[in-house]
Amino acid sequence: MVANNGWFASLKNWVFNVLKEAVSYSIADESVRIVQVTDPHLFADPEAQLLGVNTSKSLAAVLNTIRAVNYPAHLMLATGDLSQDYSPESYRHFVTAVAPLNLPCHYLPGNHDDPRIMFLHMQGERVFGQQRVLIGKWQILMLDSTVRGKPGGHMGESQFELIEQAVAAHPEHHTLLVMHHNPILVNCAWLDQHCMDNGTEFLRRVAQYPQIKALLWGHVHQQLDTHYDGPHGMLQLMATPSTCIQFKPQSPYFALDVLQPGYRLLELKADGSISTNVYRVPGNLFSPDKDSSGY
Ligand SMILES: Nc1ncnc2c1ncn2[C@@H]1O[C@@H]2COP(=O)(O)O[C@H]2[C@H]1O
Ligand SMILES: [Fe+2]
Repeated sequence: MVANNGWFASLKNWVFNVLKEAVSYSIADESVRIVQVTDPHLFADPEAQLLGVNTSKSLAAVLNTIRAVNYPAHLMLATGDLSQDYSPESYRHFVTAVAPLNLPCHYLPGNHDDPRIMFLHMQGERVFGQQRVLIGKWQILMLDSTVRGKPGGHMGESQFELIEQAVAAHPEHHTLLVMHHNPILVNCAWLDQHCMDNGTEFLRRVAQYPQIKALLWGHVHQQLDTHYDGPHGMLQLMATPSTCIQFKPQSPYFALDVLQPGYRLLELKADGSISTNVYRVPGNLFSPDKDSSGY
């Protein structure tokens, strides 16, 4: 028993240290270009639907749209809820689906993910669960805002420590913080009960670092582009539509939107500013069950 515990503790320690290691890229361009996909909610069964949308097909449609625009991206970021059923197959499906884009893919967990199953099955030559990415003049921190067994989020002290250490290690880099949960409310009461519960404190603390320029998340299945006024200037705040069902903005009760699945492109510039846009799958192929009251 004791030996087992020792073995398990060392394995956990090893995984934790691997996750803390930085992945570095050297690029010739001044700007860093990123594709973000979020909340695909995949199942083991590729025919399965979430509220009337086949999530495997909607992810494929988003990825086809991305390929068609030929955006010269350096990286893909996948910001959680990759699975809807916690299955190993759902994670393997995600890796297979994004492979043709031929981009390194950095992922973090959402409330519908099991971080251990995710880490074990998100295997690919260019698929990374590491929390720190150095690229061009930027540092990207992939934070874990999940709370085991809960739909809402919390930013734990270990994540604040990671930010502190990463910024101290590369004070000359601009920093982008990436996470699953929203640190600000989106004005949908039913959804805001599942926000990052210490979001106000999180924003106040991260705004103390002049290096931190922007925050990017998923979870809310809708677009949001706003900012936070900090002591060192404006922090850009960005939420991105899901690659499957969309939540209706400003709705107090659970309601789905008719908008199509989407994704976000970002250009992180050498001066610390960011240009970004959300795009959606063209047409009207995906229509969720409008009468559903949740999942
Ligand atoms: N009707 C509902 N009321 C409150 N929460 C819900 C409802 N339906 C789903 N949820 C949860 O709210 C979460 C918001 O986005 P997620 O994709 O994390 O998954 C959703 C569910 O876990
Ligand atoms: Fe989600």
